[in-house]
Amino acid sequence: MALDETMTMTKDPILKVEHLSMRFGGLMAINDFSFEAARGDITALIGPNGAGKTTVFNCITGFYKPTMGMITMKQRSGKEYLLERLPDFEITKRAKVARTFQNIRMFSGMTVLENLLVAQHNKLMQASGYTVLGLLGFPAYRQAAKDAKELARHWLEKASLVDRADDPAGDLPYGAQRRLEIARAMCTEPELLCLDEPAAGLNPRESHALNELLQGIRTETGTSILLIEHDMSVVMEISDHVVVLEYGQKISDGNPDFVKNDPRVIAAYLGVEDKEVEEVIEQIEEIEGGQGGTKQ
Ligand SMILES: Nc1ncnc2c1ncn2[C@@H]1O[C@H](COP(=O)(O)OP(=O)(O)OP(=O)(O)O)[C@@H](O)[C@H]1O
Repeated sequence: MALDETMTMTKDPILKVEHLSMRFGGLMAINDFSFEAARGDITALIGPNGAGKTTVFNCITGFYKPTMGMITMKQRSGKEYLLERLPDFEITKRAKVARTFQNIRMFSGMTVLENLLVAQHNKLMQASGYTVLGLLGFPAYRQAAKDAKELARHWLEKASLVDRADDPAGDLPYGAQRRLEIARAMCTEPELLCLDEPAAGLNPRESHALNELLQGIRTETGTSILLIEHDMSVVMEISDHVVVLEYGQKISDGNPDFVKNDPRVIAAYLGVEDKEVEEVIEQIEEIEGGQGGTKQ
């Protein structure tokens, strides 16, 4: 495994995945996988089809309980949560991890604005004291409802969806639906936003709008982003840190330049057989005069 030691390990990690393993019957989909995502960074998890990326996401967001390993989420306040021990709704609500899915999931019959308000349901229920006080106009609830609308309006603007606020979400073009999903996740005010293939199916213009939205989220809110992505132009343009999985194991970890020049990554993406990897590495190293990093 190649590790870019220039990636500063002194950065404050928001997420630490340690020795994660996930077995499905006879298949070890993830095998002793560890990585850290730094606070405020955009971290990309990449790898060939079937490498285990979505499985890692599902373990982080509580859809799967890992066979082994520890996943620690450290909030800005210093409070730590062991995600593998929390049910998925607590991961969103308490640990403040939000996610989107490979296949867009939203309330397509509801308007765009309603989708953003529904995302804030937890907060509104809490303000109503989980009683009818909300319906009776309890002041705390009225304030929470006002704040929810403001937050929704904020993310409508950021996602360039203001003009479509009253349209059914299902009527939006594909790229706008992707942005709506992200806006909806941001309405839960996460500290860590996990995006499963946000650029899938987007045309170059939509891809550009997505990049701008994600970079805006990072710079304006400081939210850390973890994304799975196949579109290398998106990964290389916006990521601070890239982790590469192959057959459930980490094969490279570093900044985008380091990873894209890592012979093992090149070999994995070219679909070279395992036994040929070392040969390919030697050949590429000869051509490029060797690569930085540490082989383990
Ligand atoms: N619920 C499950 N039951 C059994 N096997 C599973 C399950 N989920 C994933 N797998 C298997 O685990 C391996 C990793 O799958 P995963 O979907 O995590 O890969 P991926 O890197 O996200 O792939 P892709 O890029 O194609 O989405 C695959 O061999 C897959 O068939």
